[in-house]
Amino acid sequence: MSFDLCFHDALTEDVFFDSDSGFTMNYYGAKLLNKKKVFNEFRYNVKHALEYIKRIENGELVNSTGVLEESENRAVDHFNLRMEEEVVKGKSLQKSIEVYNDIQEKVEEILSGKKTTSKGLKYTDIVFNGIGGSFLGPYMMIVSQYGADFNFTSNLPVKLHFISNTDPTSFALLLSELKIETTILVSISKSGTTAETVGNMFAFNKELEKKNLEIGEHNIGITTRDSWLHKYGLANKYLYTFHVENETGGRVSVCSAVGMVPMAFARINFIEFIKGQSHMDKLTRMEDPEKNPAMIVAIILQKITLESNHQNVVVLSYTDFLREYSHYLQQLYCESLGKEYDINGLLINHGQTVYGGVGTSEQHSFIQQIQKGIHNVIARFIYCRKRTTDYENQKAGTMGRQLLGFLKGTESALIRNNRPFITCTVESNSPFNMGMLIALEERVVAFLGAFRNLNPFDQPGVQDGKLASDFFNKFSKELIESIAKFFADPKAESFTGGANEALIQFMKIDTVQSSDILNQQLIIADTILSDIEANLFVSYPQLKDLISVSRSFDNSRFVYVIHHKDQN
Ligand SMILES: O=P(O)(O)OC[C@H]1O[C@H](O)[C@H](O)[C@@H](O)[C@@H]1O
Repeated sequence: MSFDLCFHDALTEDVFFDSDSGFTMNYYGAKLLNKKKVFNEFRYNVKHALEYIKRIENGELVNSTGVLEESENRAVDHFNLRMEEEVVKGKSLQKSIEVYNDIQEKVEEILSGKKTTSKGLKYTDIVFNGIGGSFLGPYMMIVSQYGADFNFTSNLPVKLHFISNTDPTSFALLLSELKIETTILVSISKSGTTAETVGNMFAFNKELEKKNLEIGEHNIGITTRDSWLHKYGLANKYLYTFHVENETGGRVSVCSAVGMVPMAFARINFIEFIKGQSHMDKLTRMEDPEKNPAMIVAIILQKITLESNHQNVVVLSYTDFLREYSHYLQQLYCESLGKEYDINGLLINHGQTVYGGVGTSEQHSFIQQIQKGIHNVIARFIYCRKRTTDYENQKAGTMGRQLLGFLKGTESALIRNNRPFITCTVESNSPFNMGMLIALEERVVAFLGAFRNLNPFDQPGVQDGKLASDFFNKFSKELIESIAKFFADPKAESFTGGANEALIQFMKIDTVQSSDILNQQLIIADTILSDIEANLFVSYPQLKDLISVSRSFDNSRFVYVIHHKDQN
């Protein structure tokens, strides 16, 4: 296909436009040479996917699979939370706005200084503590409105911070940046038990205790009713605990209290955001696939994935304000579509990888591979049509036009190199348009779940990782206790050996017969011995006054020497 012909077809046919919002989607780069034929091929899929959405929006228990022990058996409510009609009792756009108004009122009392600490101090810092869906949406929204330096640019009466990992170095840095006496930690966890989030909350609360501060007046929780976090918050008199519904999946929870509270603190217009979602949901209920932007994207992704195994989606936003958008979509797509089994329990090992960043920056990294390397990617571009400012630029006239030139140049190069892409253009990065963009992708993912006969609403693999780290934590604690017990005796003999000898010596484990469990225990023992050697004084209060440790590499394995301190 020649370059000109493609553009000619494109501008007459392959464009979706919503005149109410100005949202435009060009899919001339997706090479649907005979669109009518393709849409016709998909007519049963389209029907099935739309019925699936109806079942979801009617509150049916769609989050279930044939693998019974993995099945969550619950309804999925994020579309209902912004639906004008109240199809499922208690869930509608109006109800969500009421919930938000209550949250906003409480948050404004904190921001305005009406609500202070018991010592009469005004709160100065808000730390959002959450991971996965309890982080990505709120963070993306705040960056989308104020940029990455939001504390310098937003002009809010408080500083906003995020912790979303269990990293002691960044935690220390965070503590050094704020005055804990006037800080509120907002712990966001739908389940209320996520190890990273709960661990960070405990660490923060210990710091409060060290300063004799009341835990309650420095904490807010966002979680499901009756979760562990809810009960802990009640017992410790947290300022507030706001609720997420059990039916709201973590990765789509930005339309619930998970997004409401951070947006209220950031004074971002949540109501406009959720109305944007609601508007896109309306567009993506359209039965005619040509009038349904999510169906167009889903059909293109499905067709390209099936026909040429393009399993990767690369998302490039041509505005720095959307730098977190690809991370957000990464969780949405990968957790939803990365599945071992289909809905009937049949092994499929399926997935759709998403990664990306901002254009033009990423044009200087992985775009080379996309243009010239393996044919395994469909590109998704996002562009904001209106600028609020601009600067003169020699090459393109202005800086803004240069950015546009780079987007269009990359599109043309992809066409020349026969690489598929879709471009979505919004008028601006307003909360309404952000809501539209997110809702579009949530619908695409649900349609793809229907096309691919898999449940896009569960995440059993993440559970595997959680269980494995629970095993690691439990066994390593036992090992450390045994080492402490062994060296509690000042006459204890020195230890020399690797993981194998450590299991025999300290855990009395018979290491002769190899097994999966033994292999895991060996890996844990080596990891922990290495960690003790590296961090004895930082992370092992129970060992630091008892032992000294050294490590060497001998015969393809690490060997550790542990002495009692008194025997050095
Ligand atoms: O909100 P939480 O219960 O703490 O969960 C946080 C995250 O945990 C896991 O990674 C789940 O797979 C995600 O979907 C979820 O968003």
